[in-house]
Formats: sequence, structure tokens, C-alpha cells
Amino acid sequence: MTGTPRLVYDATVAARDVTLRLEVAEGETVALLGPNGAGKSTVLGVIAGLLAPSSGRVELDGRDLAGVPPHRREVALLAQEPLLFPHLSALENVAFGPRSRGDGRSAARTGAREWLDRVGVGDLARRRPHQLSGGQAQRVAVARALAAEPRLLLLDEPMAALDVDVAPALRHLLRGVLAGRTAIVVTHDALDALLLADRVAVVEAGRIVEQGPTTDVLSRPRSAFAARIAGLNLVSGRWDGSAVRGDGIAVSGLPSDDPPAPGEDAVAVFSPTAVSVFRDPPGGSPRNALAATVTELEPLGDRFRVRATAGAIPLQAEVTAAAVAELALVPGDPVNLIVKATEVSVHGALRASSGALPADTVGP
Ligand SMILES: Nc1ncnc2c1ncn2[C@@H]1O[C@H](COP(=O)(O)OP(=O)(O)OP(=O)(O)O)[C@@H](O)[C@H]1O
Repeated sequence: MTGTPRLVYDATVAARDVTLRLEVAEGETVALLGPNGAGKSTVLGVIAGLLAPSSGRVELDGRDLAGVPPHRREVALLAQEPLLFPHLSALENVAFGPRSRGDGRSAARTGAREWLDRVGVGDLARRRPHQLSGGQAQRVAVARALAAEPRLLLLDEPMAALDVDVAPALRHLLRGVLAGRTAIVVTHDALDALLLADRVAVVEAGRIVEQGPTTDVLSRPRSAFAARIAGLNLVSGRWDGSAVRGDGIAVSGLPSDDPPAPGEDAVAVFSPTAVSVFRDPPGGSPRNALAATVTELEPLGDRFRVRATAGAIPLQAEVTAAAVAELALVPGDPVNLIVKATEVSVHGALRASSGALPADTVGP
């Protein structure tokens, strides 16, 4: 990390046995990943000023936040539930922060209208929260958080309370929102971390057990929790319209809800359980066949995790013990890893950018 970090968190909440040290650079999004009760929300609560640490310090741009009330911290918290004021319209909810900061009524409303447009709910400005769907209300909450122009944005599982069919559009919106902003996002979901965060810190039992660039942690997890939720195959490269090409291999797949344009950097993601292992290359099949070398065999109950490298890229397959025995696999063997293109999702790579929302972040 170069320069002074925007956030320095080095604090203990003794009653919850949560002690950790975390830095976030300006413009960086860090995901806190971990099981229930690990202490992720506690950290957000301390930063937001909802919870006092028993010792330590929290600094934002060099300013010690001890004793600073929540509304003067320049930190916005987006929770699982939108938590809008029920008696105010969507527009008034968004204008509330700027108004209480001292903006005039008309300027605050104009700004609020712009934010609602940018998150795709400009036409719902007059509605009260009870007249909004969960996804719409969460968009209003995003607009409200951003209208306050926070130095740091905190997101506590922002997709968790949404229907699965609404979550991808909000995730797409948040990707645009978070580009170039300083943020911490709490999640249980490896895909959220991959798509939203530059860096991941894995929290277990109140401590950081692992941290690093998101793709490293998710593809080569070292902590038990990260291994359980991640252990994904990730191939980074350039999207040519049908395959991601990188480091000597090409992986065909289906663009996700956040598709890259041809020629853009992209990442192909597939589960080890979608990969089968063969000695010989398959003939004339539409599936991906990746020539690889076995590096390690790891028992997982009645299955095996086969670790291999294709070029410089580490990949893994989860196969039955019977298959490993039948193939008589040992480390050093050349194999073909086979995965159907329909099992591979392709996402645009995270871009560190200007902070402007892309025009197409508006979704259903
Ligand atoms: N209001 C509270 N009062 C006392 N202890 C709490 C409270 N909320 C959480 N805890 C405890 O503090 C510890 C950390 O919980 P925290 O909610 O920060 O975890 P988390 O990682 O955010 O979990 P989740 O993913 O379930 O939200 C846990 O032991 C939890 O039981």
C-alpha cells in the first residue's frame, strides 16, 4: 500500500472477542469474508460509531474517530435492510443527509434526484418506502449513502435480504458504485468478493486469518473458511467474445450479468466440481479441454481434489476416489481437464476507475 491509508483500524471489542488490524487505501474496496459470528459486523459497527471499542484506535484520513458521533464521521453504512425513513419519500430520504449537512432545500433535492437517476429509480422519487420492492428500496438506500459523499462506504451484506433474481442487478450497480471509491464490504459470498473487492480479509473468531488480493485468496485459499466457500478456478485474461484467453490457455464460457466487451480484461470462473479429469484429449467435443500437469492429490471424504497447473495457472478438479484410482493419477502426470462452457461464468475484470457510474448500471 502506498501513501497514508484512508482507514486505519486497529482495535479490540473485548465483549465480543474481536481484535483486528485492517488498513484500506484510498479508492480500494476490501471484502471482509467469514462465517457467522466471526466479528465482521462488529468491525463495521465500530467504524460507523455505533459501537465503542474497548481499546485501540480507528483513523480516517489521519483523524482519530474516538468520540466522534456517527453522523460526523463521513462514513456511510449500507445494511442488509435499506432502513429508509418510512414517513419520507424516496427523494426526501436521499436529500436528508445533504440537508442535515447544511445544503439548501432545493440543492439537496436536485442532488437527490440525480442520485436516484444514477441508481435507476429516478421514476420512483415520490414513493414512500412501503411502496417500493426490496430491490428498489435498496437502490434508494445506495443513493442515500452516496449522496452523503462519505469518505468511506461500509456495506454489510447488501444483497443478503434480496431475492436471488434481483441480487445480480444490484451487484452490477454496486460494482459501478464501488469503482474508485473507498469501501469495506462484508459478505459470505465468494462471488461478491470477486466482483466487488480488490482485496479480501478473511475473519474467523474475531481475528484476520488470511488476507490478500481477491483472486489470490479465492483461487489459493489458505484458511479453512476461504477454502470452503472459494477454492474456485479463476482464469484471468482477455475476453474475445467466446473465450477468456490468458497465460497460454483459453476457456470458453457464458458471460454473466456483468459481461465484458470483446477485447476487455475478464475472468472465467468455474467450480472444481464442474471439472473432470482424463488422460487423453477428447475428440471433437465442444467442451473446454485444458492440458495440465497434476501437482497434488488431496482426499476429501470419498472424493479427491486434484490440483494441477495449466501453463502457469493453478486449477483444481473435484473427482471421485474411484476416478483417481482408475486413472492411477500421481503428481507429475499430464492430464486433460474437461469443463463444459455452460459451467463457466465470465465476468468483466474489476477496473480501478474514475468513480463515475457506468451508464449501464441501471437494471430492473
Ligand atoms: N448485540 C450484540 N451483543 C453482544 N454480542 C454480540 C452482539 N452482536 C454480536 N455479538 C457477538 O459478537 C461476535 C461477533 O459478531 P458479529 O455480528 O460481528 O459477527 P459477523 O461476522 O458479522 O456475523 P454475521 O455474518 O452472522 O453477521 C459474536 O460472538 C456474536 O455472538
